[in-house]
Amino acid sequence: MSTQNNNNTRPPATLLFIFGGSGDLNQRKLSPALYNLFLDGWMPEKFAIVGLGRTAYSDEKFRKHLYDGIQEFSRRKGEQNGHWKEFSQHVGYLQMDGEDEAAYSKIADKVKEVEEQFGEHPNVIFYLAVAPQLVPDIAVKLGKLNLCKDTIYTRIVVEKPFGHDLKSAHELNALLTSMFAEDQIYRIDHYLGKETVQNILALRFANALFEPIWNRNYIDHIQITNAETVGVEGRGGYYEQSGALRDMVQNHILQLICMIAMDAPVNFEANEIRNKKVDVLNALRKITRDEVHAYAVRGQYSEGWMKGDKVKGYRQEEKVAPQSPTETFAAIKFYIDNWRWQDVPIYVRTGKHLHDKTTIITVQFKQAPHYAFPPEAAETWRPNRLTISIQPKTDIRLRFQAKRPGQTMTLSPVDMIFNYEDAYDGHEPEAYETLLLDVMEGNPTQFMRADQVESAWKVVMPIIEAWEQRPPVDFPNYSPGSWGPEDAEALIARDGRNWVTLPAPHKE
Ligand SMILES: NC(=O)C1=CN([C@@H]2O[C@H](COP(=O)(O)OP(=O)(O)OC[C@H]3O[C@@H](n4cnc5c(N)ncnc54)[C@H](OP(=O)(O)O)[C@@H]3O)[C@@H](O)[C@H]2O)C=CC1
Ligand SMILES: O=C1O[C@H](COP(=O)(O)O)[C@@H](O)[C@H](O)[C@H]1O
Repeated sequence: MSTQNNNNTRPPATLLFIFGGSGDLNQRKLSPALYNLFLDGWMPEKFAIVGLGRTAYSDEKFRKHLYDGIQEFSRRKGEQNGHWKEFSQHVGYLQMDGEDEAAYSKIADKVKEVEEQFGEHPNVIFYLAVAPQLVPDIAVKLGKLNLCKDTIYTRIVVEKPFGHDLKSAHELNALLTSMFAEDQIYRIDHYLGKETVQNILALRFANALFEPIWNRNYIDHIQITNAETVGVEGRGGYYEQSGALRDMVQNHILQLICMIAMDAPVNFEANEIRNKKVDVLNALRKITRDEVHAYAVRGQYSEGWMKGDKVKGYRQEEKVAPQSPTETFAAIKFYIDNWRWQDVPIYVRTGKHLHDKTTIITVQFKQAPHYAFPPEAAETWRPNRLTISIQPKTDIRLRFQAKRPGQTMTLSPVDMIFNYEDAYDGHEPEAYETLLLDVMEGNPTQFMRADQVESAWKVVMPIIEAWEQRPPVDFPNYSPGSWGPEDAEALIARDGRNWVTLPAPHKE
């Protein structure tokens, strides 16, 4: 698959300010993404990128810092025949404290300077890659700049987590929308930029095959496993305030559920897609605090071994309290109370230091209604299953029954596999490439609208509150390298089902 821009359309002239320019996200994800867009011919003809932060960097030192990030984290490294040199000429740094209102005049000056250099007014994008506590303050100060009132040219990108709970998310929305029009606000969830996630819409709505059976009449249950092998990796300060529910479920996992469960959009307009997704969020059953134990399981990793290496327990991680109640694992059974999905459970689990790095969505169909084959074939008679591997594997597998070659009617389950690597040449773009390009082009389809974020918080709030009310008594309760606590197995086993792990091809 080619990431090259072959159709010669580029976003309009752009000036991108990155608050948190000196931070991890910019070095690891944003700058590599911008450089890849540049290499592939997607950056605007005229663009400037300005990193902001309190750290004292010269332009040169800042570029070197980004270059190091590209060397370490990007899918394409280094100079690339002089392209880095060319790209880096578009990059600069402004040392400023985001809390110092007077310093914002530097931004206004920079806009004027770039405007003169470009000979036109560029789109001005403020990317807030800073800790969530800083976002309101920076947004208010930006909002006071005249240029932010320009709803056509100016946009603000807000990283996750968006708020800490429903109340703070609501307040942040109120604040942002008092400064900016909704169209100017891009609430980012990087899962929505993943190719394999975007492909769910293509799979479901560009094919006539699946939609007629995509409902409670044919689907037994759905499950999502989002497992990471990494621990909190020095992010203890952030993670202590977050935990798996806020870090992964409230945003990424609920968005995956939306993609899998939404109704067909009438068109591909941003608000149409968002409306269909918000319908799913609003229909997700709000369990009461007292019911939480029956629907949700939490876990925290102990010290142990991961593939031969000794790893710390969560409570021994930097900036983590010795008796921390923070969950590094969550498994939840959701229901969507609507016509399409009534009584179809959606099991999700996510966690750190698990057995494998994998995100897969499994759609388990019901057994065929009548079995007409010889009794001996019944043992291998399996219902159909569609497995969408989001990462790191990128494929879709449809399991169905086949007749095993031979003189007897013996059934065996086989997989029909669509694999990105085999189907397309080259690399797929990283999520941040896709989403940054969307922001520059002014396409908010894959970004969260205010009501979507709040609806998502409403779904997880009872669980958050119940867990805060009743601190865990058994933490740590799973070993690194496992699939999480035993209770997570019980959550699904109680319903006579089991978690699907890696979709290994069926070979008999
Ligand atoms: N890192 C990642 O992979 C991901 C991060 N995110 C989100 O991105 C955001 C940033 O995360 P991350 O980059 O990891 O965090 P870091 O701690 O690495 O970076 C924080 C940035 O904020 C800047 N900053 C802090 N205080 C001020 C201030 N008063 N004025 C101006 N700048 C300030 C720091 O710059 P300086 O110290 O120079 O002032 C630094 O550049 C968070 O919301 C996080 O949740 C989301 C997904 C993934
Ligand atoms: O947003 C986050 O996502 C990462 C996982 O992202 P992925 O693209 O590698 O699946 C997670 O590690 C992090 O804790 C969380 O903040």
